[in-house]
Amino acid sequence: MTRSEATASTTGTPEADEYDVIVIGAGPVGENVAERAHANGLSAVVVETELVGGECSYWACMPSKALLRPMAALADARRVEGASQAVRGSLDADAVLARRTAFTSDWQDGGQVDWLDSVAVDLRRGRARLDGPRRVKIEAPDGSTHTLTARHAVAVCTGSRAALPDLPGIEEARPWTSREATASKEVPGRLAVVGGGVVGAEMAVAWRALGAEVTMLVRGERLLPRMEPFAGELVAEALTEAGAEVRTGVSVESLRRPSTDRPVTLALSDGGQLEADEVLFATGRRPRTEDLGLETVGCEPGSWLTVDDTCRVKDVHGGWLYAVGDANGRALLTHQGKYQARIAGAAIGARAAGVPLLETDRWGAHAATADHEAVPQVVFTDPEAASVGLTAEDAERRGLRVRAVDLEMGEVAGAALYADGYRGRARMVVDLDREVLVGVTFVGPGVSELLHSATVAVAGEVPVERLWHAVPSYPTISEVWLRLLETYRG
Ligand SMILES: Cc1cc2nc3c(=O)[nH]c(=O)nc-3n(C[C@H](O)[C@H](O)[C@H](O)COP(=O)(O)OP(=O)(O)OC[C@H]3O[C@@H](n4cnc5c(N)ncnc54)[C@H](O)[C@@H]3O)c2cc1C
Ligand SMILES: NC(=O)c1ccc[n+]([C@@H]2O[C@H](COP(=O)([O-])OP(=O)(O)OC[C@H]3O[C@@H](n4cnc5c(N)ncnc54)[C@H](O)[C@@H]3O)[C@@H](O)[C@H]2O)c1
Repeated sequence: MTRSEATASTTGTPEADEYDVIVIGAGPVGENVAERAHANGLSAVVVETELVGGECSYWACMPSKALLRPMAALADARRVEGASQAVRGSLDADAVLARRTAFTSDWQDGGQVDWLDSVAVDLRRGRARLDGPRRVKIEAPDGSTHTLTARHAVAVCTGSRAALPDLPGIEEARPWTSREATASKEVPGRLAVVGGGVVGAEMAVAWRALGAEVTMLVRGERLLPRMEPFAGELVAEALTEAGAEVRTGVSVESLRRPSTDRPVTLALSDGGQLEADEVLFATGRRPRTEDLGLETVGCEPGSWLTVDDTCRVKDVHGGWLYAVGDANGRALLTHQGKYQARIAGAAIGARAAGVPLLETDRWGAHAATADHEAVPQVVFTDPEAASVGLTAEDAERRGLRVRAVDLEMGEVAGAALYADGYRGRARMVVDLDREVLVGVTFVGPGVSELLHSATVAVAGEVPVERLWHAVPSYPTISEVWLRLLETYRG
Protein backbone atom coordinates (compact mmCIF):
# COMPACT_ATOMS: atom_id res chain seq x y z
CA MET A 1 0.00 0.00 0.00
CA THR A 2 1.20 3.50 -0.78
CA ARG A 3 1.25 6.30 1.73
CA SER A 4 -1.60 8.16 -0.01
CA GLU A 5 -3.86 5.09 0.11
CA ALA A 6 -3.12 4.82 3.82
CA THR A 7 -4.02 8.47 4.28
CA ALA A 8 -7.28 7.90 2.44
CA SER A 9 -8.30 5.42 5.12
CA THR A 10 -7.72 7.70 8.11
CA THR A 11 -11.44 8.33 8.53
CA GLY A 12 -12.00 4.80 9.84
CA THR A 13 -15.55 4.66 11.24
CA PRO A 14 -16.46 2.85 14.45
CA GLU A 15 -17.83 0.07 12.22
CA ALA A 16 -14.62 -0.38 10.20
CA ASP A 17 -12.90 -3.69 10.75
CA GLU A 18 -9.65 -2.94 8.96
CA TYR A 19 -7.14 -0.30 10.07
CA ASP A 20 -3.54 0.43 9.23
CA VAL A 21 -2.64 0.25 12.92
CA ILE A 22 -4.42 -1.38 15.85
CA VAL A 23 -3.32 -0.36 19.31
CA ILE A 24 -4.23 -2.52 22.31
CA GLY A 25 -4.49 -0.40 25.46
CA ALA A 26 -5.33 3.31 25.65
CA GLY A 27 -2.92 4.30 28.40
CA PRO A 28 -0.64 7.29 27.80
CA VAL A 29 1.54 5.14 25.56
CA GLY A 30 -1.20 3.56 23.43
CA GLU A 31 -2.83 6.96 22.93
CA ASN A 32 0.48 8.33 21.66
CA VAL A 33 1.28 5.39 19.37
CA ALA A 34 -2.15 5.83 17.74
CA GLU A 35 -1.76 9.59 17.45
CA ARG A 36 1.74 9.26 15.97
CA ALA A 37 0.55 6.60 13.50
CA HIS A 38 -2.22 8.95 12.41
CA ALA A 39 0.22 11.85 12.15
CA ASN A 40 2.26 9.62 9.83
CA GLY A 41 -0.73 9.24 7.51
CA LEU A 42 -2.13 5.96 8.83
CA SER A 43 -5.57 5.05 10.14
CA ALA A 44 -5.55 3.97 13.76
CA VAL A 45 -7.86 2.48 16.37
CA VAL A 46 -7.25 1.87 20.07
CA VAL A 47 -8.99 -0.79 22.11
CA GLU A 48 -9.44 -0.18 25.83
CA THR A 49 -10.88 -2.49 28.46
CA GLU A 50 -10.97 -0.05 31.40
CA LEU A 51 -10.45 3.73 31.26
CA VAL A 52 -8.91 5.71 28.40
CA GLY A 53 -5.82 7.30 29.95
CA GLY A 54 -4.63 4.06 31.57
CA GLU A 55 -2.98 3.41 34.89
CA CYS A 56 -1.05 6.69 34.79
CA SER A 57 -4.11 8.95 34.81
CA TYR A 58 -6.20 7.14 37.40
CA TRP A 59 -4.06 4.93 39.68
CA ALA A 60 -0.44 5.98 39.24
CA CYS A 61 1.34 9.20 38.20
CA MET A 62 -1.45 11.75 38.45
CA PRO A 63 -3.19 10.74 41.69
CA SER A 64 0.11 9.94 43.43
CA LYS A 65 1.61 13.29 42.51
CA ALA A 66 -1.64 15.05 43.49
CA LEU A 67 -1.33 13.38 46.92
CA LEU A 68 2.31 14.43 47.25
CA ARG A 69 2.27 18.00 45.99
CA PRO A 70 0.50 19.56 49.04
CA MET A 71 3.05 17.89 51.33
CA ALA A 72 5.92 19.36 49.29
CA ALA A 73 4.37 22.84 49.17
CA LEU A 74 3.91 22.84 52.95
CA ALA A 75 7.40 21.45 53.60
CA ASP A 76 8.92 24.13 51.35
CA ALA A 77 7.13 26.91 53.24
CA ARG A 78 8.13 25.42 56.59
CA ARG A 79 11.80 25.53 55.62
CA VAL A 80 11.81 29.29 55.07
CA GLU A 81 12.03 31.52 58.15
CA GLY A 82 9.32 34.15 57.92
CA ALA A 83 7.09 31.95 55.77
CA SER A 84 7.11 29.08 58.29
CA GLN A 85 5.38 31.33 60.83
CA ALA A 86 2.42 31.57 58.44
CA VAL A 87 1.90 27.81 58.17
CA ARG A 88 1.60 26.33 61.60
CA GLY A 89 -1.23 23.91 60.84
CA SER A 90 -1.09 20.49 59.22
CA LEU A 91 -2.39 19.27 55.88
CA ASP A 92 -6.15 19.17 55.42
CA ALA A 93 -6.43 15.49 54.46
CA ASP A 94 -9.98 15.76 53.11
CA ALA A 95 -8.99 18.66 50.86
CA VAL A 96 -5.90 16.80 49.64
CA LEU A 97 -7.95 13.71 48.84
CA ALA A 98 -10.57 15.83 47.06
CA ARG A 99 -7.89 17.52 44.94
CA ARG A 100 -6.45 14.09 44.11
CA THR A 101 -9.91 12.93 43.03
CA ALA A 102 -10.30 16.02 40.84
CA PHE A 103 -7.01 15.15 39.10
CA THR A 104 -8.46 11.73 38.21
CA SER A 105 -11.67 13.41 36.94
CA ASP A 106 -13.34 11.19 39.55
CA TRP A 107 -12.18 8.16 37.55
CA GLN A 108 -14.14 9.22 34.44
CA ASP A 109 -12.40 9.23 31.07
CA GLY A 110 -14.55 11.67 29.05
CA GLY A 111 -11.73 14.21 28.67
CA GLN A 112 -9.33 11.61 27.27
CA VAL A 113 -11.98 10.26 24.88
CA ASP A 114 -12.44 13.82 23.58
CA TRP A 115 -8.69 14.03 22.98
CA LEU A 116 -8.70 10.78 20.96
CA ASP A 117 -11.57 12.23 18.91
CA SER A 118 -9.62 15.45 18.35
CA VAL A 119 -6.68 13.52 16.87
CA ALA A 120 -8.97 11.35 14.68
CA VAL A 121 -8.18 8.05 16.37
CA ASP A 122 -11.05 5.57 16.72
CA LEU A 123 -11.81 3.96 20.07
CA ARG A 124 -13.26 0.51 20.73
CA ARG A 125 -14.28 -0.47 24.26
CA GLY A 126 -13.56 -4.04 25.28
CA ARG A 127 -10.89 -6.61 26.00
CA ALA A 128 -8.60 -7.26 23.06
CA ARG A 129 -6.77 -10.49 22.31
CA LEU A 130 -4.48 -11.33 19.43
CA ASP A 131 -6.02 -13.91 17.11
CA GLY A 132 -3.19 -14.83 14.77
CA PRO A 133 -1.07 -12.50 12.62
CA ARG A 134 -2.45 -8.94 12.37
CA ARG A 135 -5.83 -9.97 13.80
CA VAL A 136 -7.30 -8.66 17.06
CA LYS A 137 -10.47 -10.04 18.60
CA ILE A 138 -12.42 -7.72 20.86
CA GLU A 139 -14.83 -8.85 23.53
CA ALA A 140 -17.10 -5.85 24.11
CA PRO A 141 -18.59 -5.04 27.53
CA ASP A 142 -21.96 -6.43 26.33
CA GLY A 143 -20.31 -9.79 25.58
CA SER A 144 -20.36 -9.42 21.79
CA THR A 145 -17.15 -10.10 19.87
CA HIS A 146 -15.68 -8.46 16.83
CA THR A 147 -12.47 -9.01 14.90
CA LEU A 148 -10.27 -6.24 13.52
CA THR A 149 -7.45 -6.65 11.02
CA ALA A 150 -4.36 -4.47 10.79
CA ARG A 151 -2.82 -3.69 7.42
CA HIS A 152 0.55 -2.71 8.89
CA ALA A 153 0.96 -3.07 12.64
CA VAL A 154 -0.52 -4.10 15.96
CA ALA A 155 0.95 -2.36 18.99
CA VAL A 156 0.63 -3.97 22.43
CA CYS A 157 0.42 -1.13 24.95
CA THR A 158 -1.27 -3.00 27.77
CA GLY A 159 0.96 -1.70 30.55
CA SER A 160 1.71 -3.44 33.81
CA ARG A 161 0.03 -4.31 37.09
CA ALA A 162 1.24 -4.70 40.66
CA ALA A 163 3.15 -7.92 41.32
CA LEU A 164 2.25 -9.50 44.65
CA PRO A 165 4.44 -12.12 46.32
CA ASP A 166 2.89 -15.51 46.90
CA LEU A 167 2.65 -15.40 50.71
CA PRO A 168 0.40 -17.38 53.04
CA GLY A 169 -2.72 -15.35 53.88
CA ILE A 170 -2.10 -12.59 51.36
CA GLU A 171 -5.42 -12.94 49.55
CA GLU A 172 -7.52 -12.91 52.73
CA ALA A 173 -5.52 -9.90 53.99
CA ARG A 174 -6.81 -7.83 51.04
CA PRO A 175 -3.59 -5.81 50.76
CA TRP A 176 -3.41 -2.46 49.07
CA THR A 177 -1.58 -2.30 45.76
CA SER A 178 -0.66 0.93 44.00
CA ARG A 179 -4.33 1.17 42.97
CA GLU A 180 -5.70 1.44 46.51
CA ALA A 181 -2.70 3.51 47.64
CA THR A 182 -3.51 6.17 45.04
CA ALA A 183 -7.33 5.92 45.14
CA SER A 184 -8.15 5.45 48.84
CA LYS A 185 -10.79 7.87 50.12
CA GLU A 186 -9.69 7.49 53.72
CA VAL A 187 -6.43 7.84 55.61
CA PRO A 188 -5.64 4.56 57.37
CA GLY A 189 -4.65 4.77 61.04
CA ARG A 190 -1.64 2.46 60.64
CA LEU A 191 -0.17 1.67 57.23
CA ALA A 192 2.53 -0.96 56.64
CA VAL A 193 4.40 -0.45 53.37
CA VAL A 194 6.22 -3.49 51.97
CA GLY A 195 8.93 -2.66 49.41
CA GLY A 196 11.40 0.21 49.32
CA GLY A 197 11.21 1.07 45.60
CA VAL A 198 9.63 4.14 44.07
CA VAL A 199 5.99 3.33 44.81
CA GLY A 200 6.80 2.34 48.39
CA ALA A 201 8.85 5.46 49.09
CA GLU A 202 6.40 7.90 47.50
CA MET A 203 3.32 6.38 49.10
CA ALA A 204 4.98 6.15 52.53
CA VAL A 205 5.77 9.88 52.33
CA ALA A 206 2.28 10.80 51.10
CA TRP A 207 0.29 8.82 53.65
CA ARG A 208 2.58 9.80 56.53
CA ALA A 209 2.02 13.45 55.61
CA LEU A 210 -1.73 12.80 55.60
CA GLY A 211 -1.54 11.49 59.16
CA ALA A 212 -1.11 7.70 58.91
CA GLU A 213 1.36 5.91 61.20
CA VAL A 214 3.66 4.42 58.59
CA THR A 215 6.05 1.48 58.92
CA MET A 216 8.17 0.60 55.90
CA LEU A 217 9.37 -2.98 55.61
CA VAL A 218 12.30 -3.08 53.21
CA ARG A 219 13.98 -6.39 52.51
CA GLY A 220 17.17 -4.79 51.11
CA GLU A 221 19.60 -2.45 52.83
CA ARG A 222 18.13 0.83 51.63
CA LEU A 223 15.32 2.64 49.87
CA LEU A 224 15.39 3.40 46.12
CA PRO A 225 18.00 0.73 45.31
CA ARG A 226 18.18 1.64 41.61
CA MET A 227 19.47 5.14 42.37
CA GLU A 228 22.79 6.34 43.80
CA PRO A 229 22.97 5.11 47.45
CA PHE A 230 22.66 8.61 48.93
CA ALA A 231 19.17 9.02 47.43
CA GLY A 232 17.64 6.26 49.53
CA GLU A 233 19.65 7.30 52.57
CA LEU A 234 18.44 10.92 52.49
CA VAL A 235 14.81 9.92 51.82
CA ALA A 236 14.87 7.36 54.67
CA GLU A 237 16.37 9.96 57.01
CA ALA A 238 13.61 12.44 56.19
CA LEU A 239 10.87 9.83 56.49
CA THR A 240 12.16 8.92 59.94
CA GLU A 241 12.23 12.59 60.95
CA ALA A 242 8.64 12.86 59.72
CA GLY A 243 7.68 10.12 62.19
CA ALA A 244 7.64 7.04 59.96
CA GLU A 245 9.56 3.90 60.83
CA VAL A 246 11.86 2.57 58.12
CA ARG A 247 12.95 -1.02 58.81
CA THR A 248 15.52 -2.54 56.47
CA GLY A 249 16.66 -6.14 56.05
CA VAL A 250 13.24 -7.48 56.91
CA SER A 251 10.55 -9.18 54.85
CA VAL A 252 7.01 -10.39 55.37
CA GLU A 253 6.56 -14.15 55.71
CA SER A 254 2.81 -14.43 56.13
CA LEU A 255 -0.31 -12.32 56.77
CA ARG A 256 -3.40 -12.83 58.88
CA ARG A 257 -6.61 -10.79 58.81
CA PRO A 258 -9.35 -12.68 60.67
CA SER A 259 -12.17 -10.61 59.20
CA THR A 260 -12.59 -7.58 56.96
CA ASP A 261 -13.15 -5.14 59.84
CA ARG A 262 -10.09 -6.31 61.82
CA PRO A 263 -6.45 -5.23 61.53
CA VAL A 264 -3.94 -7.27 59.59
CA THR A 265 -1.03 -8.97 61.36
CA LEU A 266 2.21 -9.50 59.46
CA ALA A 267 4.69 -12.19 60.51
CA LEU A 268 8.20 -10.91 59.77
CA SER A 269 11.46 -12.64 58.85
CA ASP A 270 13.13 -11.35 62.04
CA GLY A 271 10.61 -13.31 64.13
CA GLY A 272 8.58 -10.21 65.00
CA GLN A 273 4.99 -9.28 64.17
CA LEU A 274 3.46 -6.04 62.98
CA GLU A 275 -0.19 -5.05 63.23
CA ALA A 276 -1.60 -2.52 60.79
CA ASP A 277 -4.94 -1.31 59.51
CA GLU A 278 -3.80 -1.57 55.89
CA VAL A 279 -0.77 -3.10 54.22
CA LEU A 280 0.52 -1.81 50.88
CA PHE A 281 2.54 -4.21 48.73
CA ALA A 282 4.78 -2.07 46.54
CA THR A 283 6.88 -4.98 45.37
CA GLY A 284 7.26 -4.30 41.65
CA ARG A 285 5.19 -4.85 38.51
CA ARG A 286 4.35 -7.59 36.05
CA PRO A 287 3.24 -7.15 32.44
CA ARG A 288 -0.44 -7.27 31.46
CA THR A 289 0.19 -9.82 28.74
CA GLU A 290 -1.13 -13.03 30.29
CA ASP A 291 -4.56 -13.07 28.59
CA LEU A 292 -3.70 -11.45 25.29
CA GLY A 293 -3.64 -14.32 22.80
CA LEU A 294 0.15 -14.08 22.53
CA GLU A 295 0.33 -17.84 22.02
CA THR A 296 -1.49 -17.37 18.67
CA VAL A 297 1.50 -15.43 17.32
CA GLY A 298 4.31 -17.50 18.83
CA CYS A 299 4.98 -15.37 21.93
CA GLU A 300 4.95 -16.35 25.59
CA PRO A 301 1.79 -15.27 27.48
CA GLY A 302 2.55 -13.31 30.64
CA SER A 303 6.04 -12.29 29.54
CA TRP A 304 7.54 -8.83 29.08
CA LEU A 305 7.69 -8.49 25.28
CA THR A 306 11.28 -8.17 24.11
CA VAL A 307 11.61 -5.51 21.44
CA ASP A 308 14.30 -3.98 19.23
CA ASP A 309 15.01 -0.25 19.32
CA THR A 310 12.05 0.51 17.01
CA CYS A 311 9.86 -1.26 19.62
CA ARG A 312 9.13 -4.12 17.22
CA VAL A 313 8.73 -7.46 19.02
CA LYS A 314 11.64 -9.74 18.21
CA ASP A 315 11.16 -13.00 16.34
CA VAL A 316 7.57 -12.46 15.13
CA HIS A 317 7.23 -13.48 11.49
CA GLY A 318 6.39 -10.55 9.23
CA GLY A 319 7.53 -7.92 11.73
CA TRP A 320 4.04 -6.46 12.31
CA LEU A 321 3.90 -6.73 16.15
CA TYR A 322 5.12 -3.89 18.35
CA ALA A 323 5.17 -3.56 22.16
CA VAL A 324 5.48 -0.08 23.57
CA GLY A 325 5.56 1.33 27.12
CA ASP A 326 5.44 -0.78 30.27
CA ALA A 327 4.52 -3.91 28.25
CA ASN A 328 8.10 -4.18 26.91
CA GLY A 329 9.66 -3.73 30.36
CA ARG A 330 12.42 -1.37 29.14
CA ALA A 331 11.64 1.58 31.45
CA LEU A 332 8.41 1.64 33.44
CA LEU A 333 7.81 5.38 33.16
CA THR A 334 5.15 7.36 31.36
CA HIS A 335 7.53 9.83 29.72
CA GLN A 336 9.79 7.02 28.50
CA GLY A 337 6.82 5.07 27.12
CA LYS A 338 5.60 8.18 25.30
CA TYR A 339 9.10 8.64 23.86
CA GLN A 340 8.99 5.04 22.64
CA ALA A 341 5.55 5.79 21.16
CA ARG A 342 7.00 8.65 19.12
CA ILE A 343 9.83 6.42 17.88
CA ALA A 344 7.56 3.42 17.16
CA GLY A 345 4.95 5.62 15.45
CA ALA A 346 7.63 7.03 13.15
CA ALA A 347 9.01 3.54 12.43
CA ILE A 348 5.57 2.11 11.67
CA GLY A 349 4.87 5.09 9.38
CA ALA A 350 8.19 4.73 7.57
CA ARG A 351 7.80 0.98 7.08
CA ALA A 352 4.22 1.46 5.82
CA ALA A 353 5.47 4.05 3.35
CA GLY A 354 8.07 1.60 2.09
CA VAL A 355 11.08 3.60 3.26
CA PRO A 356 13.91 1.19 2.40
CA LEU A 357 16.25 1.99 5.27
CA LEU A 358 15.12 3.21 8.67
CA GLU A 359 17.30 5.49 10.81
CA THR A 360 18.04 2.88 13.45
CA ASP A 361 21.58 3.93 14.22
CA ARG A 362 22.36 5.28 17.72
CA TRP A 363 20.19 8.39 18.36
CA GLY A 364 18.51 7.89 14.94
CA ALA A 365 14.88 8.93 14.32
CA HIS A 366 13.72 5.30 14.56
CA ALA A 367 15.74 4.11 17.56
CA ALA A 368 14.75 4.50 21.21
CA THR A 369 18.40 5.01 22.20
CA ALA A 370 17.57 7.03 25.31
CA ASP A 371 16.14 3.85 26.87
CA HIS A 372 19.71 2.60 27.23
CA GLU A 373 21.61 5.82 27.89
CA ALA A 374 19.47 8.58 29.32
CA VAL A 375 16.32 7.59 31.22
CA PRO A 376 15.28 10.43 33.55
CA GLN A 377 13.25 9.81 36.69
CA VAL A 378 11.98 12.00 39.49
CA VAL A 379 10.89 10.42 42.76
CA PHE A 380 8.52 12.93 44.34
CA THR A 381 9.43 12.23 47.95
CA ASP A 382 10.63 14.91 50.37
CA PRO A 383 13.46 15.45 49.57
CA GLU A 384 12.94 14.81 45.87
CA ALA A 385 15.33 12.40 44.18
CA ALA A 386 16.01 12.97 40.49
CA SER A 387 18.37 11.06 38.24
CA VAL A 388 19.24 10.45 34.61
CA GLY A 389 21.49 7.91 32.97
CA LEU A 390 23.80 5.62 34.88
CA THR A 391 24.78 5.46 38.52
CA ALA A 392 28.51 5.23 39.14
CA GLU A 393 28.09 1.54 39.93
CA ASP A 394 26.06 0.88 36.72
CA ALA A 395 28.73 2.67 34.67
CA GLU A 396 31.51 0.59 36.17
CA ARG A 397 29.50 -2.56 35.58
CA ARG A 398 29.31 -1.55 31.92
CA GLY A 399 33.09 -1.36 31.85
CA LEU A 400 33.33 2.45 31.60
CA ARG A 401 36.24 4.30 33.18
CA VAL A 402 34.39 6.90 35.24
CA ARG A 403 34.84 9.45 37.98
CA ALA A 404 31.98 10.34 40.34
CA VAL A 405 31.96 13.99 41.42
CA ASP A 406 29.91 14.72 44.56
CA LEU A 407 28.59 17.91 46.09
CA GLU A 408 26.63 18.93 49.18
CA MET A 409 23.95 21.08 47.62
CA GLY A 410 23.59 23.27 50.71
CA GLU A 411 26.89 24.93 49.67
CA VAL A 412 25.16 26.50 46.69
CA ALA A 413 23.84 30.03 47.38
CA GLY A 414 20.59 29.40 45.49
CA ALA A 415 19.90 26.29 47.54
CA ALA A 416 20.57 28.10 50.82
CA LEU A 417 18.09 30.78 49.74
CA TYR A 418 15.55 28.16 48.68
CA ALA A 419 15.44 26.50 52.10
CA ASP A 420 17.03 27.31 55.45
CA GLY A 421 19.54 24.56 56.25
CA TYR A 422 19.05 23.09 52.75
CA ARG A 423 19.92 19.38 52.80
CA GLY A 424 20.72 17.71 49.50
CA ARG A 425 23.43 16.06 47.50
CA ALA A 426 24.42 15.89 43.85
CA ARG A 427 26.59 13.54 41.85
CA MET A 428 27.73 13.62 38.27
CA VAL A 429 29.38 10.59 36.69
CA VAL A 430 31.97 11.52 34.07
CA ASP A 431 33.12 9.10 31.39
CA LEU A 432 36.85 9.82 31.55
CA ASP A 433 37.58 8.51 28.05
CA ARG A 434 34.99 10.66 26.26
CA GLU A 435 34.83 13.50 28.84
CA VAL A 436 31.02 13.50 28.78
CA LEU A 437 28.50 12.87 31.54
CA VAL A 438 26.88 9.45 31.62
CA GLY A 439 24.80 10.01 34.75
CA VAL A 440 23.61 12.74 37.09
CA THR A 441 21.67 12.53 40.37
CA PHE A 442 20.25 15.35 42.48
CA VAL A 443 18.57 14.84 45.85
CA GLY A 444 17.01 17.75 47.70
CA PRO A 445 14.02 20.05 47.84
CA GLY A 446 13.08 21.51 44.46
CA VAL A 447 15.47 19.43 42.35
CA SER A 448 12.80 17.90 40.10
CA GLU A 449 12.80 20.90 37.77
CA LEU A 450 16.60 20.77 37.61
CA LEU A 451 16.65 17.32 36.11
CA HIS A 452 16.01 18.23 32.50
CA SER A 453 19.25 20.20 32.35
CA ALA A 454 21.05 16.98 33.24
CA THR A 455 19.03 14.99 30.71
CA VAL A 456 20.10 17.43 27.98
CA ALA A 457 23.74 17.09 29.05
CA VAL A 458 23.61 13.27 29.11
CA ALA A 459 21.49 12.66 25.97
CA GLY A 460 23.34 15.43 24.14
CA GLU A 461 26.70 13.99 25.21
CA VAL A 462 27.77 17.56 25.78
CA PRO A 463 31.56 17.64 26.36
CA VAL A 464 32.57 18.79 29.84
CA GLU A 465 34.65 21.55 28.27
CA ARG A 466 31.51 22.94 26.58
CA LEU A 467 29.35 22.57 29.73
CA TRP A 468 31.87 24.97 31.30
CA HIS A 469 30.37 27.64 29.03
CA ALA A 470 26.73 26.88 30.04
CA VAL A 471 26.51 29.52 32.78
CA PRO A 472 23.85 28.97 35.46
CA SER A 473 22.06 32.07 36.75
CA TYR A 474 23.00 33.44 40.15
CA PRO A 475 21.60 32.72 42.71
CA THR A 476 19.69 29.63 41.57
CA ILE A 477 19.99 26.00 42.64
CA SER A 478 21.29 25.39 39.10
CA GLU A 479 24.64 26.71 40.28
CA VAL A 480 25.14 23.17 41.48
CA TRP A 481 26.36 22.62 37.90
CA LEU A 482 29.12 25.20 38.32
CA ARG A 483 30.27 23.70 41.62
CA LEU A 484 30.29 20.16 40.19
CA LEU A 485 32.31 21.27 37.16
CA GLU A 486 34.72 23.28 39.32
CA THR A 487 35.25 20.23 41.52
CA TYR A 488 35.88 18.07 38.46
CA ARG A 489 38.29 20.47 36.79
CA GLY A 490 40.11 21.26 40.04
C1 LIG B 1 1.85 4.44 41.89
C2 LIG B 1 2.57 4.72 40.60
C3 LIG B 1 3.05 5.99 40.36
C4 LIG B 1 3.71 6.26 39.17
N1 LIG B 1 4.20 7.51 38.97
C5 LIG B 1 4.86 7.80 37.84
C6 LIG B 1 5.36 9.09 37.61
O1 LIG B 1 5.25 9.98 38.45
N2 LIG B 1 5.99 9.35 36.45
C7 LIG B 1 6.15 8.38 35.51
O2 LIG B 1 6.72 8.66 34.46
N3 LIG B 1 5.68 7.12 35.70
C8 LIG B 1 5.04 6.82 36.83
N4 LIG B 1 4.54 5.56 37.02
C9 LIG B 1 4.66 4.57 35.94
C10 LIG B 1 3.53 4.80 34.91
O3 LIG B 1 2.28 4.73 35.54
C11 LIG B 1 3.61 3.77 33.79
O4 LIG B 1 4.93 3.73 33.28
C12 LIG B 1 2.64 4.14 32.68
O5 LIG B 1 1.31 4.13 33.15
C13 LIG B 1 2.77 3.16 31.51
O6 LIG B 1 1.88 3.52 30.50
P1 LIG B 1 1.31 2.41 29.50
O7 LIG B 1 0.43 3.16 28.56
O8 LIG B 1 2.41 1.59 28.98
O9 LIG B 1 0.43 1.46 30.43
P2 LIG B 1 -0.85 1.75 31.32
O10 LIG B 1 -0.91 3.14 31.81
O11 LIG B 1 -0.85 0.64 32.32
O12 LIG B 1 -2.07 1.56 30.31
C14 LIG B 1 -2.35 0.33 29.72
C15 LIG B 1 -3.80 0.30 29.30
O13 LIG B 1 -4.06 -0.91 28.57
C16 LIG B 1 -5.33 -1.39 28.92
N5 LIG B 1 -5.38 -2.84 28.62
C17 LIG B 1 -4.64 -3.81 29.19
N6 LIG B 1 -4.92 -5.00 28.61
C18 LIG B 1 -5.86 -4.76 27.67
C19 LIG B 1 -6.55 -5.58 26.74
N7 LIG B 1 -6.31 -6.90 26.65
N8 LIG B 1 -7.46 -5.01 25.90
C20 LIG B 1 -7.70 -3.67 25.96
N9 LIG B 1 -7.06 -2.84 26.82
C21 LIG B 1 -6.16 -3.38 27.66
C22 LIG B 1 -5.43 -1.09 30.41
O14 LIG B 1 -6.77 -1.09 30.84
C23 LIG B 1 -4.78 0.30 30.46
O15 LIG B 1 -5.73 1.32 30.31
C24 LIG B 1 3.89 5.24 38.21
C25 LIG B 1 3.41 3.95 38.45
C26 LIG B 1 2.77 3.68 39.64
C27 LIG B 1 2.24 2.29 39.88
N1 LIG C 1 7.91 9.02 40.22
C1 LIG C 1 8.05 8.02 39.36
O1 LIG C 1 8.69 8.14 38.32
C2 LIG C 1 7.42 6.69 39.66
C3 LIG C 1 6.62 6.54 40.78
C4 LIG C 1 6.11 5.29 41.06
C5 LIG C 1 6.39 4.22 40.22
N2 LIG C 1 7.16 4.42 39.13
C6 LIG C 1 7.50 3.28 38.26
O2 LIG C 1 6.76 2.14 38.62
C7 LIG C 1 7.60 1.02 38.70
C8 LIG C 1 7.15 0.13 39.81
O3 LIG C 1 7.46 0.68 41.09
P1 LIG C 1 7.61 -0.27 42.34
O4 LIG C 1 8.05 0.56 43.48
O5 LIG C 1 6.39 -1.12 42.48
O6 LIG C 1 8.76 -1.27 41.87
P2 LIG C 1 10.32 -1.20 42.09
O7 LIG C 1 10.84 -2.31 41.26
O8 LIG C 1 10.85 0.17 41.95
O9 LIG C 1 10.49 -1.56 43.63
C9 LIG C 1 9.99 -2.73 44.18
C10 LIG C 1 10.80 -3.06 45.42
O10 LIG C 1 10.15 -4.12 46.09
C11 LIG C 1 11.13 -5.05 46.51
N3 LIG C 1 10.47 -6.35 46.59
C12 LIG C 1 10.11 -7.16 45.57
N4 LIG C 1 9.51 -8.26 46.06
C13 LIG C 1 9.49 -8.15 47.41
C14 LIG C 1 9.00 -8.95 48.45
N5 LIG C 1 8.42 -10.13 48.22
N6 LIG C 1 9.16 -8.51 49.72
C15 LIG C 1 9.75 -7.32 49.95
N7 LIG C 1 10.22 -6.51 49.00
C16 LIG C 1 10.09 -6.92 47.74
C17 LIG C 1 12.21 -4.98 45.47
O11 LIG C 1 13.43 -5.40 46.03
C18 LIG C 1 12.22 -3.50 45.09
O12 LIG C 1 13.11 -2.75 45.85
C19 LIG C 1 9.01 1.55 38.91
O13 LIG C 1 9.89 0.81 38.10
C20 LIG C 1 8.97 2.97 38.49
O14 LIG C 1 9.66 3.16 37.28
C21 LIG C 1 7.68 5.62 38.84
